[in-house]
Amino acid sequence: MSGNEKELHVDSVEFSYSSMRTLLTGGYLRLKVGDIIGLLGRNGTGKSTLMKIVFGIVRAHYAYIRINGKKVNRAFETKEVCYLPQDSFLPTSSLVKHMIDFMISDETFREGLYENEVLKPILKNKIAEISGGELRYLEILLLLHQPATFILLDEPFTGLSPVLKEKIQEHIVDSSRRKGILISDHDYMNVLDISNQLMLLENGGCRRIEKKEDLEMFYVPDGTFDGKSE
Ligand SMILES: Nc1ncnc2c1ncn2[C@@H]1O[C@H](COP(=O)(O)OP(=O)(O)OP(=O)(O)O)[C@@H](O)[C@H]1O
Repeated sequence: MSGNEKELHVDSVEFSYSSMRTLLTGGYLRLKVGDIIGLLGRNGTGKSTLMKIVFGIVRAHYAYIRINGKKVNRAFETKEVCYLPQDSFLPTSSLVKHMIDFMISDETFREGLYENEVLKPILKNKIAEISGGELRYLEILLLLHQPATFILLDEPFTGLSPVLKEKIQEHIVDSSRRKGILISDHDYMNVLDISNQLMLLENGGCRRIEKKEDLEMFYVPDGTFDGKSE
């Protein structure tokens, strides 16, 4: 199967945490190479939970998940999907360089990260010693350089300065030539800047948003995009 035909298809996701009302009732998603899908929704609507279900670390009561046409139960086992959780996942006592060596098997990518202008000065630092923004930047680059085709990014821009935010946006757009990327972020403008599709999670289901102005009907205050259409 060529890269461009690969697809992550998620449908009919039903889920509730034991203590609460039904959270997801029919979550839906279709992610292909070239897609950058912005997943928006109010706090607590279940965006992180949906990503965890898709990745396979939270088990849904029901979920139809297919990767490249094959039904899967735990997507992470296929190595076709990577997931950036909201909280840091790197061991704090490891050196930045060791993490690059451990996670990146492609030599060209590894050399590229050694020479990266943000990472080069901190290669010999421990993860515990770098700033929150540098850590987020490192984690995202490590994931974008994985061979997996589908990348799920939960709050990638948290803690990033405007400069690092812009660099990450460029890396995401560049990676989308070879990958399909799903992004959720509280600052929807960061997501709108680079997404080529938008999904809104509300009332347990995913609503496709055709153009950002339609978000004013469901998600952002009226007039948010007045005078801002390109
Ligand atoms: N492990 C858990 N056990 C019980 N309830 C949980 C658990 N994780 C999340 N929840 C609840 O499920 C709901 C959805 O949480 P989730 O983090 O998926 O939402 P979200 O849309 O990503 O929110 P936010 O935008 O605030 O990050 C929230 O009400 C949250 O409190």
